[in-house]
Amino acid sequence: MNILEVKNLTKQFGGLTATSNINMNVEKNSITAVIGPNGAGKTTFFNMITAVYKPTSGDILLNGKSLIGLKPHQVSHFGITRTFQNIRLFNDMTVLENVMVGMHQNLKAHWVGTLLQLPHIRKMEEAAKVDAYDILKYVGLEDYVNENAGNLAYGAQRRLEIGRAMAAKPKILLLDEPAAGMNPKETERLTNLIYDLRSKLNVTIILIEHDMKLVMKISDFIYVLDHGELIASGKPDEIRNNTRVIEAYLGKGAVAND
Ligand SMILES: Nc1ncnc2c1ncn2[C@@H]1O[C@H](COP(=O)(O)OP(=O)(O)OP(=O)(O)O)[C@@H](O)[C@H]1O
Repeated sequence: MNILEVKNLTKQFGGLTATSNINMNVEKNSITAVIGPNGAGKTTFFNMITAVYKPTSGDILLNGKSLIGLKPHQVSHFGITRTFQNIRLFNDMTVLENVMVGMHQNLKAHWVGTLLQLPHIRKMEEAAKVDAYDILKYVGLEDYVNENAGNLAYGAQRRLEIGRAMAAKPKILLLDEPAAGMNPKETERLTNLIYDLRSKLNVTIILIEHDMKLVMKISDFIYVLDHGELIASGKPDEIRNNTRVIEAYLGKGAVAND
């Protein structure tokens, strides 16, 4: 069953077509990768799914319902959250607080109640803390709960970003280059985490990634963009051996083999 359907999605910036008539089907509970050279339109595609950009034309359906016209916070409320290419943590807040920020949409606390420290609000905040702690255990940061996010090692900061995105309890998690800048050990840990999110927490994952070893290892399905066009789609083995993909991307320095 498809959780997300993208139909003829086009985005133009003035005279530049960043994505052109993209069609995609993302199966529920799958790991789907979107790959392609720099400037191919991958981040623009994520920005349209999360309503940061309004498509010039085309449609995006979540469980059959169009997301077009919604605001970013509404898309998040319907179950799609993301991480960004560049780390965007609150460095001076603790690890726990960073995750709790990601929960805000699920916390219905009114500011008056918060100011007055009403007992039911306090209870809700305590429960949120417990949830946040569980998430931190999941991403392997339970020993750093009270550490400032800015003091974490690079790989740990990236995992915290994923934890914060998970705090919104998404149906679909979009990861924009999660392995960028990671060393092999950090990448391996990230790979296992992405696997677990899918298989244990039933989240559908869509990731943009240049690390082809990771992509080929964990993806169920891969879409390839080049100059805004969808040039191929298929299972990892099909993509690895696709002549057009090799010419446009894999042959130009991307590492496709283990
Ligand atoms: N806000 C914008 N205004 C104008 N042009 C834009 C804007 N955002 C993206 N573009 C252009 O759209 C094209 C696609 O960019 P995009 O960032 O989506 O590519 P990408 O595949 O994510 O690249 P990378 O792998 O380098 O992140 C590029 O030519 C880019 O310059």
